[in-house]
Amino acid sequence: MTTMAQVICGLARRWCFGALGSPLQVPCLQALPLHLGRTATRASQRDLENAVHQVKLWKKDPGNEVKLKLYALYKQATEGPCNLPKPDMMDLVNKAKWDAWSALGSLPKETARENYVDLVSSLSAASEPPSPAKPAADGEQAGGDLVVTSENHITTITFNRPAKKNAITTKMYQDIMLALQAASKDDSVLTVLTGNGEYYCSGNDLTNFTDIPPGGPEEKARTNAILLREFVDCFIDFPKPLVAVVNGPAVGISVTLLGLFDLVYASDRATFHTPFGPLGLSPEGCSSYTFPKMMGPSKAAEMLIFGRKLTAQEACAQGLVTEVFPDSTFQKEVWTRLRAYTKLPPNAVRTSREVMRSKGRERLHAVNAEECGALQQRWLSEECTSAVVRFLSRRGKL
Ligand SMILES: CCCCC/C=C/C(=O)SCCNC(=O)CCNC(=O)[C@H](O)C(C)(C)COP(=O)(O)OP(=O)(O)OC[C@H]1O[C@@H](n2cnc3c(N)ncnc32)[C@H](O)[C@@H]1OP(=O)(O)O
Repeated sequence: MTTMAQVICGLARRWCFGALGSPLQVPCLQALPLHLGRTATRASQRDLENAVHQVKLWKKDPGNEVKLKLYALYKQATEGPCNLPKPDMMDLVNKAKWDAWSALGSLPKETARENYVDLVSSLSAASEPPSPAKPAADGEQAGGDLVVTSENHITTITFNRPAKKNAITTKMYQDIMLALQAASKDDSVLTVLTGNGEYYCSGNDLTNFTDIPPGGPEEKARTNAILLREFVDCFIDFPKPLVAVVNGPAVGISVTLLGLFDLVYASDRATFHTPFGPLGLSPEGCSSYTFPKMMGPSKAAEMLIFGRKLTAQEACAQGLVTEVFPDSTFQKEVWTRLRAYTKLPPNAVRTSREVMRSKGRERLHAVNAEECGALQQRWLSEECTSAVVRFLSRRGKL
């Protein structure tokens, strides 16, 4: 019997999106004949199993909402109503799963089974057989704003908003956290962040600031600070080697976070820019600590206070980048190297990393908390508000 944990883990692999993943391995299901076009009005157990198999063939990530719906219906169909204790609110994935399942109340098992099969049937019509995910060309929007693939023991999280230079939306912060949580438990040895298209990432999506809740800007600044702190904490605590494949220019938080990565490979087209001064902001991603440590206080000040943009070669000379590759051979050389690294004994890799990281972790959490506190104030400042308004109005967004 296939458990839902296995199904979800299968989804995570197939859709390349680990948000609802589980630490369990998925043994490949036997090839099952498909009965999705069933004629009977009630779905049988066999129909359910076939639908589960069909889901594993989906190429496109149907999004968290659908995945949660499928999870909930499957649990209801196989176990009945949810009677598990409510997970802690910080346990994002399990809380979302629990909420979805509990919302089905006392829906009968047979109805849940039927709903699951119908939902898969309607969504399958639009999906194609699987093929290895590869970054889409600029302008294409394959797989949503974030694409997560897991292949050859490498989990890759790709910023996929090329038309917006891969700026990070609020939802993307949340999805990246979920993807990291899943990657920490999957069978990958390395976790890679990269960008689709011309840019690696243009940092925080500045339109995030326009969505003011009923509690006003103070409330917005408070929730942003919480989100940012949780987001950066996920990188501090991530248990496996983190690799940035910087395919093009990087801005803001996509640069500051690099101080928490183990390897940063950059194309010679990449640049590294933290325009906090012009934006009326202050550093985040623990860069106020990692950058001076890595490049010395004055070079760090030039970047973080005065917003000097570095070329890839300069960033490499400062220790922010591990190695720079010609853009024409960048992808080939980097991925060949990463695949070779996955052949190393995984436990030795993890142990070495842990002994290198464990000493500084507590300090990083304290730095993260301090930076988020400072930013919460900055976001409410006139300097920051005017800078965001300038950016948005220049682009006709106000
Ligand atoms: C809650 C967590 C908070 C975390 C704190 C994080 C802080 C940071 O990350 S600070 C850094 C924020 N980022 C920026 O300041 C960059 C802003 N963008 C730019 O300066 C430029 O867009 C560019 C240099 C990245 C690219 O310039 P250019 O080649 O001229 O392209 P366009 O400006 O025309 O951009 C195309 C398209 O993309 C939109 N866009 C680009 N970056 C962002 C962004 N960060 N936020 C929102 N939108 C962005 C731009 O508006 C254009 O959109 P359309 O006009 O609709 O085509």
